[in-house]
Amino acid sequence: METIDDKQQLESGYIKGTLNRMIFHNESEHFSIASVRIKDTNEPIEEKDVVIKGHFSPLEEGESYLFQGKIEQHPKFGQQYQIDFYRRVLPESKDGLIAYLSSDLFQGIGKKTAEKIYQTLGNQAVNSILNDKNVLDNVPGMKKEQADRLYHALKEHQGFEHVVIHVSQYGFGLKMAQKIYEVFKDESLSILQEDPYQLVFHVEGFGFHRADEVARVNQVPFDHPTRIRAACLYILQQSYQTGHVYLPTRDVLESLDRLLNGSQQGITFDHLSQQLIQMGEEGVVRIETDRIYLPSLFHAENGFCHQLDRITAEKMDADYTQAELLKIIGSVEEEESLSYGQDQFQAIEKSLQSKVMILTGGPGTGKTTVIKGIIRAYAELNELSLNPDDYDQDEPFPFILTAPTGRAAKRMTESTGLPARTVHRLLGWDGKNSFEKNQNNQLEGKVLIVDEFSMVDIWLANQLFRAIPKDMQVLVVGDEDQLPSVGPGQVLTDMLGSEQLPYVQLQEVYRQKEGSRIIQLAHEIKNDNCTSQSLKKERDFTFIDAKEHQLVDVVTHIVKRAIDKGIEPREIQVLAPMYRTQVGINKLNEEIQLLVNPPSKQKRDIKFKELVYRTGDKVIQLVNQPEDGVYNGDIGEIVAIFREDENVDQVEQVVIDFDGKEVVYPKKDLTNITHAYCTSIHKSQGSEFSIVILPVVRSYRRMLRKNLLYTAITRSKQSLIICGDKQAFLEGVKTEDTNLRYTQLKEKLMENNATPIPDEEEEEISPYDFM
Ligand SMILES: Nc1ncnc2c1ncn2[C@@H]1O[C@H](COP(=O)(O)OP(=O)(O)OP(=O)(O)O)[C@@H](O)[C@H]1O
Repeated sequence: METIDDKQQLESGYIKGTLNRMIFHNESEHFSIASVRIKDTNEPIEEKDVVIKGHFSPLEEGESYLFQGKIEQHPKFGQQYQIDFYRRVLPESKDGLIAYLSSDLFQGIGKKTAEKIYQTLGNQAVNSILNDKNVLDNVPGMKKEQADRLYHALKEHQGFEHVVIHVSQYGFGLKMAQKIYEVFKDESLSILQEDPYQLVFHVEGFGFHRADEVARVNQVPFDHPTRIRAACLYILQQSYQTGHVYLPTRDVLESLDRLLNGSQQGITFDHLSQQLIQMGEEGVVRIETDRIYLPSLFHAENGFCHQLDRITAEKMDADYTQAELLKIIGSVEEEESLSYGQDQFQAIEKSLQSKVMILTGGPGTGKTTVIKGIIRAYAELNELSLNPDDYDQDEPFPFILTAPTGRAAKRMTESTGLPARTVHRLLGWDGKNSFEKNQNNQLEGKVLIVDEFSMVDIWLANQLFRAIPKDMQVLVVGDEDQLPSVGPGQVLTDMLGSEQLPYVQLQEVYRQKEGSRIIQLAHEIKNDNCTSQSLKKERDFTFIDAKEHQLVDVVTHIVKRAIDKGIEPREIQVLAPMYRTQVGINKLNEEIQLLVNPPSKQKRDIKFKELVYRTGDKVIQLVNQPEDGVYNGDIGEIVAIFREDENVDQVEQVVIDFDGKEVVYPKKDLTNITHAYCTSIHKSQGSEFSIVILPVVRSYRRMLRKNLLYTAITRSKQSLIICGDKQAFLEGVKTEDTNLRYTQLKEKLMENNATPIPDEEEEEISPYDFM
């Protein structure tokens, strides 16, 4: 009873056999290992039994299956079969089929009925029923109820395998088949055939273009409503990845037209608009005048305005007199042995009197000094101890210090001597879609200080502010000249632009007095007066002229020299704006690795995709992994590599040390990291390094912008080396970032007219629904 599918399968390598036993199954990864007794194979396997492994659900012992894949040699366990397709082998003879249908698997079907089914539907009976249950109407004497029960039992029994067979026609692997089946079960195939666009909404990793391909095969009409919806979702998702919170209706319609209407097909603007309106009515998107939002972003933007309103509407508990403030700030100055500048003094004073205040300033203007001053002054005014050990669960420590990245939080701890955490950790993010802290379970404490706020996107801002109790004082600290957040919005810029909240901009540079060219250069860039004079060599700054073809050599040699001088590799950071050019991040990483951590007999390595990871390599985390306490942008070092036969999980593993915390990565999770000898400037936000090496050449021109270069150079603490083309640098720092972000936050704050969000609705939308 071979089907066309079988013939196709059998042209390549296959094993037919009976399952002896399941050896291992990992639920979340859909990964299994099993032992199979071979009945028939065209593979060069001598043994009677073979171990198979791959992405499949637990199979039934004693049942027959067809597997397709390839032989692999495991260093410890020997020969194994890595499968990329399998299906149950249906009984192949009349007797086998009758025995199968009349078995205990199918209640209410006796031998006689099974025979009738065979007589009516032939040896393709099972496939025919699964394709269309109405064929059972032709079986004489078959009752409707009986037919229904048989159909459902068969589906349950065969469903997944049936889906796998058909899904493989579209070129998807087992893992995608499993994901589709998990969501749609029995309906998987009919949905793929009739409305594959639904997968875009419900199956992670299934994009619009893939759905379009499946739809073309199945001749789904080009103006199918779900196609328009999926395209709209796709366009909005693409837009938030470039920082937009919403898109103007016209932009959405034009993008839809481009995406859906290829060269000839004609879905009219009118039809598209009708669909958009309907999506708005159903809440699939949110429409606000001429703006179209993903629901989660709509909730975040409006929700954040309401949260700010809620917190600022509450009157302050304490009302300090001017004399009291003067006295206390004066005594803090004495304790700290410094005299605050006028704007610093004002910042401390204003912050103590405000529910929410914004403090901004470039490097070395004293933001950290002011934070420390506020904490001390607040503690003295309220007679609070600054020793966290004096507090417990009933009376928690009154100061909450937080920042969006692990490194920035660590710096806060170092500079204040007080505990600080990342915002995600503070809010108890579960790594998927929920936060332990929210409006029903708010933060406990009296003063919240959030540093590096320019990096906070609108989702996280809303989530954080929901968790702030109304009587807490909030200080938002950031540098508005840095790059905006990677995620959607420009919350700090919009809050400042609205002029609705008290803020102090620190102008005077203090660190400059210690003779820092880096800080001066930063301020010259900020104030648009950077010239070739600004690039003259000084103690902490060098510009090395280098042509494009010399650049990789020059950069690697500077790194090598620094290491030879005894500087820790993790304190030397090369920053570049692009990945894939001849002088891009990938190439620089490759060359620097070769120079500072070359292959050696003493060091193990592991190949993953195009990269080789080696013990001693400096690596960067690319995603948040809260279950292990590592976050996007954290930098670590590979301290060990284990082979499959050296650990209980029997997979290759890499151990990475992040500032004393060791995290184990099974090989497949190496997608979460990359080399970090050179990182992107975007990824370096929130971090500082002793030495920054910044290549700047003409071929980066598309990326060279004032805020990008400003962010890069302000990452260096002791020494900055720029190499490349002076003219490209000077042009770059004069080029404003014109990549406008669509956000309505500033206007909503100014006009105080954010759309109300019912509490229960807000609960339903996870900020990470669409990430
Ligand atoms: N009023 C002051 N008098 C003397 N020194 C000061 C004063 N304010 C700040 N400084 C010193 O200037 C240096 C920079 O200050 P601080 O670290 O607070 O700035 P920052 O804005 O946080 O800088 P960055 O953003 O670069 O970390 C520190 O060494 C600090 O002690």
